[in-house]
Amino acid sequence: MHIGLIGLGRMGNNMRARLEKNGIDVTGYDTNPDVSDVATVADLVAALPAPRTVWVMVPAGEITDSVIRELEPLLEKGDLVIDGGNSKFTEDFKHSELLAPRGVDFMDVGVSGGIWGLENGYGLMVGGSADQVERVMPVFDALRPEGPRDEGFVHVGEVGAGHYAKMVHNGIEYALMQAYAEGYELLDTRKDIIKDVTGTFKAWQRGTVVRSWLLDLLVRALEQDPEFEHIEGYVQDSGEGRWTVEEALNNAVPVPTISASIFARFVSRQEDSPAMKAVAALRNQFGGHAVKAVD
Ligand SMILES: NC(=O)c1ccc[n+]([C@@H]2O[C@H](COP(=O)([O-])OP(=O)(O)OC[C@H]3O[C@@H](n4cnc5c(N)ncnc54)[C@H](O)[C@@H]3O)[C@@H](O)[C@H]2O)c1
Ligand SMILES: O=C(O)[C@H](O)[C@@H](O)[C@H](O)[C@H](O)COP(=O)(O)O
Repeated sequence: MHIGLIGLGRMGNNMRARLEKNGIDVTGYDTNPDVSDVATVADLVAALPAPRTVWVMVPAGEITDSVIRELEPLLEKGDLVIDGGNSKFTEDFKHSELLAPRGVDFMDVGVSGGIWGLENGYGLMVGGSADQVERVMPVFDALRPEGPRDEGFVHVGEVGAGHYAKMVHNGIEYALMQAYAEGYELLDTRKDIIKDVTGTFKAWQRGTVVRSWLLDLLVRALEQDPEFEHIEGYVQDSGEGRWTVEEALNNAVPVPTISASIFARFVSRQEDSPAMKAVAALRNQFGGHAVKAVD
């Protein structure tokens, strides 16, 4: 099988390598000519056998949207566009409708595994028609981890379902990371009792209830920088956590832990908290309680 891949960054470049290693031919396009196989999107489309499969792996939002809009007039009936980026699931309905009049199919794939996917394989959550899923199964098999297919791949439902599943996956990811991080701070705060913080997490890697890949990665990070001296406590987010909470609100589903973890990231970006200034001021107003003055 031969597919096109647009976006050869941290994800796409490794995915190309894993696909090629597993027998899938890939023509890649990236705006960065150093990594691109062809000069334009049109060249990429021209290089592919019909029916064409083009996997888009660029930053979610405007860039993904512009790439799919650029592809639309170049493709033909029977071709397939796959969005493998972390797009909001509502974008999928829009893109599917954009391509449908030309008879071009659309599929959304939530991809997990980050920069480790080349080695470990990628967890895949797919939204789209059963016919197209079957047609591109060799691509999914090449990307997913070795082992039983249903432990690294799922056809979740129709268009949108793959990215919906990835959104929830990432909401869970936020909350799990936050729980490990809060545990880290508590252990680190009582170094008078806990003589080996890294060693404690390391020991949890086998046998315990809380062992996981995120725990393994935390141990790896602690071994590189035991006190996190070289990293600021400033955490970005690319949208998935917000969308998870948005969905929860729209459907009256309680997600207190996931919500707390996204708000913790917002707090991490504040030098000082306007809200806590207001709380301190109010305590002072009603009870005469002392405030800490700005130097
Ligand atoms: N990094 C991760 O851990 C991870 C994991 C799963 C999914 N994702 C998702 O995968 C997508 C790609 O992520 P990444 O980490 O590889 O990003 P990246 O920033 O490392 O790479 C993006 C690539 O897209 C290229 N690009 C930008 N605009 C383009 C355009 N108009 N046409 C062609 N190429 C263009 C860039 O030059 C770059 O090489 C994103 O949607 C991201 O959310 C990332
Ligand atoms: O499953 C994965 O491989 C990760 O979830 C991956 O998709 C990525 O690292 C997120 O984009 C980070 O998301 P935030 O920027 O929102 O933390």
